[in-house]
Amino acid sequence: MVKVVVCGAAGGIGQPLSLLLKQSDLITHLALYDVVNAPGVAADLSHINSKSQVSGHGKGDMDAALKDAHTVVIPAGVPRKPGMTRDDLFKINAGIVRDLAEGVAKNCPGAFVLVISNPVNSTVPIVCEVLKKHGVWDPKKVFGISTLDGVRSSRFVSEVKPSLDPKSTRVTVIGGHSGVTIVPLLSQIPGHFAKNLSQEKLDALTHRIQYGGDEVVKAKDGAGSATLSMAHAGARFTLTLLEATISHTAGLVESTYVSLHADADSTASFRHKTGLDYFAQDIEFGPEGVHRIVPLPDLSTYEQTLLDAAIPELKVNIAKGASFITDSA
Ligand SMILES: NC(=O)C1=CN([C@@H]2O[C@H](COP(=O)(O)OP(=O)(O)OC[C@H]3O[C@@H](n4cnc5c(N)ncnc54)[C@H](O)[C@@H]3O)[C@@H](O)[C@H]2O)C=CC1
Ligand SMILES: O=C([O-])CC(=O)C(=O)O
Repeated sequence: MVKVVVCGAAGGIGQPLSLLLKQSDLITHLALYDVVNAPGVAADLSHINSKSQVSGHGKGDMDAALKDAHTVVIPAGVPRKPGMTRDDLFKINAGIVRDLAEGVAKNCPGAFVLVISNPVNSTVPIVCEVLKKHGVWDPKKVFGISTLDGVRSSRFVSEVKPSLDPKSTRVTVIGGHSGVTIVPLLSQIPGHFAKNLSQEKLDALTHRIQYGGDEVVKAKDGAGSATLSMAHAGARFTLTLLEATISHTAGLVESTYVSLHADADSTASFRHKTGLDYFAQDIEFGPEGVHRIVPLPDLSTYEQTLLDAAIPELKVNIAKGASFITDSA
């Protein structure tokens, strides 16, 4: 049985994400959990003629939803309104994510946990600290989904240079998932893409990638943040993980925000140099989750400056998430 659980399944991301996951034959049981409307969304999706059985779980039914899950995807929580930062969501979302992680520790301690809820830079350390507290943490199995940064990068790069196909132009995005912590490695795009841009164009493109989320928040004007593009990104990430862990497809790579202890040896000097325990970087998937963290390529001087600016904010975000659990122990 391959049971995938979506927590927050009736929300703006949860519904289209669940729809995309319903298309996959790798999933045999799709469990939808939300504090509102989950049974209705589940009944609707359950009529689609694909392989998976669908179950809906409302408030008070979290344990049954999570029981024996292979993978748990978490888009539960509140989204931003104009004028807010992702960190402003911490107050509400930290507790929601903590409680779901407690549920994972109790009901499916070996599951892969994929965190979408913001602020991702802090919510991933929250999940890890909860699992650590219960003695069931495997750093190779907890991921912050920062895939949307790469999805946007591919699209925005193709708008600057239309001969680049947005589907096949992969952009590695390192750092974290908010503002200055989002560091796109445009120098890695073949054909000297970045070198051929003026500094002004490079600045504008980098800024657009770092603040792509704000573009959507502003356009939705109080009605939330990215949901459809996020569902696309979340489904892509989840299905890639399933390809690696169930079908054992080798060599699959995505940028994602993980504990650097997922590959402690290869990241030792980076951790020592930066003082960071969590970081978004390309990882190669394996049956165990993180097979390896791909070493950072040589950064351009510009990218090194962006990374230097990201590190202090990342440190604050990580400490805030981790201490939310450790200080209350
Ligand atoms: N990682 C990323 O790149 C992105 C992350 N996000 C984040 O995803 C989160 C969700 O965004 P939307 O779907 O737009 O919000 P939404 O408000 O439309 O949906 C959230 C859902 O979570 C549910 N929920 C709340 N508390 C819950 C709990 N304790 N257990 C289970 N479900 C619960 C709500 O009932 C609601 O259905 C936000 O924190 C947002 O900032 C959004 C876009 C991109
Ligand atoms: O901007 C937001 O609040 C939602 C998000 O993380 C994104 O769209 O990248």
